[in-house]
Amino acid sequence: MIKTIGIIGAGQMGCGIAHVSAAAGYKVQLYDIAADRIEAGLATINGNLARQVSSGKMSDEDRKRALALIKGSVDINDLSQADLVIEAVTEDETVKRKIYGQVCPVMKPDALLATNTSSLSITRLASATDRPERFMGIHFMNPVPVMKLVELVRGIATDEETFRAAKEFVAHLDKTVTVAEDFPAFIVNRILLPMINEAIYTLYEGVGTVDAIDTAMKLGANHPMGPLQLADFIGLDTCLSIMQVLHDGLADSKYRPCPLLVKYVEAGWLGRKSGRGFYDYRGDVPVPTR
Ligand SMILES: CC(=O)CC(=O)SCCNC(=O)CCNC(=O)[C@H](O)C(C)(C)COP(=O)(O)OP(=O)(O)OC[C@H]1O[C@@H](n2cnc3c(N)ncnc32)[C@H](O)[C@@H]1OP(=O)(O)O
Ligand SMILES: NC(=O)C1=CN([C@@H]2O[C@H](COP(=O)(O)OP(=O)(O)OC[C@H]3O[C@@H](n4cnc5c(N)ncnc54)[C@H](OP(=O)(O)O)[C@@H]3O)[C@@H](O)[C@H]2O)C=CC1
Repeated sequence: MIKTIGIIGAGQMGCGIAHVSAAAGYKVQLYDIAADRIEAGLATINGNLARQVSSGKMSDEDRKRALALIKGSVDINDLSQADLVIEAVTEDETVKRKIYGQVCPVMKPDALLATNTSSLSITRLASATDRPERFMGIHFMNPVPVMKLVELVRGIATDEETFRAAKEFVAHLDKTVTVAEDFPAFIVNRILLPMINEAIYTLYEGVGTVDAIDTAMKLGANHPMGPLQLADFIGLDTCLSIMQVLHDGLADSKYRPCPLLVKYVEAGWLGRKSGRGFYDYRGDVPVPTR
């Protein structure tokens, strides 16, 4: 029976997962290496819960109850009571493997471990844990409190009991499950990221400006955000990592990351989270950088 959720990484996804888990009544232990990340993360969660209160989706009592269920920590030993640990650190296989080496000895032997990876092989990540049969992908979408979908991905060793528990957990969050096989970037990102990468090529080749490309896709294809705005929202480092996984994993040149995406990441222009990407967010309104 899952009662306590451990979350590794207090970035945008870790905080979103903490938010929806606590709102559904789970106890949440949110871990990050940096204390300021935890502090900022808890403030973001509170802000997003407050938005749900002001739009009438949640009572203020429930906001307070949810917030009280979340404990932040920079000590990995605090994950020892979790029944399910969800890893949501940077999309980098080396970083994730290192974390599994640290968290597995701390976890209860029968606890489940999941990754929120956007693209990496679940089977390969599982091999860096002491519990491949109790390891799988639980892939939330951003922003977690709003998006209804969660992709579930089994590795070669994931057992049925783990899959069933993950499905029940997601249903309890009032989200819809889709099952994807363990192929690079699964379903959503296999389709979405090449579209975003193509939008960046469209910018790189001078076919349109940032504003023209985003307006075209918002008004011409009814997308809620333009592809460059969405890239900034996801994080350009994450977008690049996903394209690299697609390119390496499927060995097809159609997945070649756009050199302009590489350049933005090399500049540290990672999108909304770093204050600048295809838009500059440092003023009152976002301003296109091209
Ligand atoms: C990379 C991966 O591995 C996979 C992925 O996640 S790919 C990315 C998938 N996500 C998308 O494609 C998102 C596309 N964008 C959208 O759907 C919409 O623009 C959006 C839902 C994000 C915002 O919608 P909007 O109508 O412009 O904004 P707005 O009216 O201000 O907000 C609608 C609701 O979203 C919530 N919201 C908006 N941004 C939010 C955020 N960053 N965090 C939490 N909640 C947020 C608001 O609280 C609001 O709910 P309330 O009415 O209860 O307050
Ligand atoms: N962004 C998106 O739209 C989506 C992302 N994902 C996936 O979710 C995961 C997280 O992405 P996202 O939240 O956007 O990324 P962020 O960059 O917002 O957050 C990552 C967090 O992990 C922390 N971190 C890095 N290394 C460690 C470590 N060794 N121990 C503990 N914490 C660590 C980072 O801290 P610091 O900054 O100090 O390094 C940061 O707080 C990735 O796997 C990504 O692919 C899945 C769905 C959607």
